[in-house]
Amino acid sequence: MPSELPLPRSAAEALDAADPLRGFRDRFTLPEGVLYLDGNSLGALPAHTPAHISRMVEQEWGGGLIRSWNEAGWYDLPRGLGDRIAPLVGAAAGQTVVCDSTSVNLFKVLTTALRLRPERRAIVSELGSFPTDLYLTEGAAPAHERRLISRDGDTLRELDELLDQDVAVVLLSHVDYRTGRLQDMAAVTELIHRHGALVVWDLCHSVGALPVRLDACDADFAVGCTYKYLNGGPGSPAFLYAAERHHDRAEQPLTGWFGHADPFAFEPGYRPAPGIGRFLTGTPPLLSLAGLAAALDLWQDVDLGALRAKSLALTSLFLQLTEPLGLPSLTPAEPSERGSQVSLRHPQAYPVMQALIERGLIGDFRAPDVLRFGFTPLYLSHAQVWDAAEALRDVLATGVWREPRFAAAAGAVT
Ligand SMILES: Cc1ncc(COP(=O)(O)O)c(C=O)c1O
Ligand SMILES: Nc1c(O)cccc1C(=O)C[C@H](N)C(=O)O
Repeated sequence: MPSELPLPRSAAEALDAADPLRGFRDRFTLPEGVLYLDGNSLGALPAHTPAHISRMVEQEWGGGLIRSWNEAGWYDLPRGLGDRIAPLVGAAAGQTVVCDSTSVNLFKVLTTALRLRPERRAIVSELGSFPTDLYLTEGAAPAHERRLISRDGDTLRELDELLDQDVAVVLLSHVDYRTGRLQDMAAVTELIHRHGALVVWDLCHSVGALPVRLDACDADFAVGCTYKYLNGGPGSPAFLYAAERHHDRAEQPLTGWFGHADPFAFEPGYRPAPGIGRFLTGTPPLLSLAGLAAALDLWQDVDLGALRAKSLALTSLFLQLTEPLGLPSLTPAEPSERGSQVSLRHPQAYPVMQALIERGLIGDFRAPDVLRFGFTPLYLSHAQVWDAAEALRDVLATGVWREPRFAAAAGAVT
């Protein structure tokens, strides 16, 4: 085990001095002494969010009461916030809504897509993708044949082999939650379309981590979380994208009154709203939407090109600094093939991560042997990346992780 890192901390500090995004850190509230490398699981708290939520609670709920549905714009918020996320995912207005969880939205778009290809009886997804995606292909397509591509293989070649006249829908993660591998959205979408199938993209680990180009890539449907890189707050509602060309024929299965063409007519039968509104289902969680609205105020000021450049600088620096530690990396070495995380393997990853957390470096453990570190360009500095690499070097060099208090606790959230 090396006794020091291959670069001095001053090299990282020099990169910070030239960082165009460095001012964003002050717009977050983060505890002193914590190196937070888990923003890919739960984003940090924007400093103005508590005041924004308090104002909404006191003025709009407390003062406005039921009138706020109209006067404070509550009713339009799912569409309005969708249009504010749209530039982050490369979507023109009117194709994105904020509602429900990513899992629920996956069910809606998978079922919609399957109904657009009724004669086809197979669905393709990825082995090792985030489990909810796999579970929902079972739930949405119980009678379809399920075909799987591998996580780390040549996606275009594997898809080319699996796609035929029978495949209705392909569900893929833009960035893999475990390895951080980034798919080529344009090439993959084009291949899927060439075979007559539709694509659903899971953007949970790419939105807010890198520029996404849904319209330019001709994507059909997409979903994503807002509580990770977007910093909307724990459990903040997800978003759903449906390309405009599918709206008129889209039959989503959760036909609640918020997706009705005229909800306050209280008609007995369902008539879908025109456009993206038909993907809504029930009353939105306004308090959670307030947290997301505050976070999106901050995103208005972010240059996505600078975000991507810094993200790659941070992940490249961490890979370079930790390379001498000898832990195999699951994350592609080629920058253009990675999202904004680094995943390193260690046979005792759970106690190693617990020891790191005790030292103030918060990352996460993913079974069976992955130390996962998320790099959020808005609130992480290069010097902190150096500190994180040093913490990892030290925990491994001292073997402190072997102490019994770091052993796995059954059932813990990781
Ligand atoms: C890739 C991916 N898809 C879906 C989800 C699930 O989202 P939710 O639990 O918000 O439905 C997550 C994270 O939880 C995820 O990482
Ligand atoms: N949504 C989560 C939760 O409710 C508890 C713990 C973790 C999460 C996550 O988001 C995990 C995350 N999707 C992942 O990539 O592992």
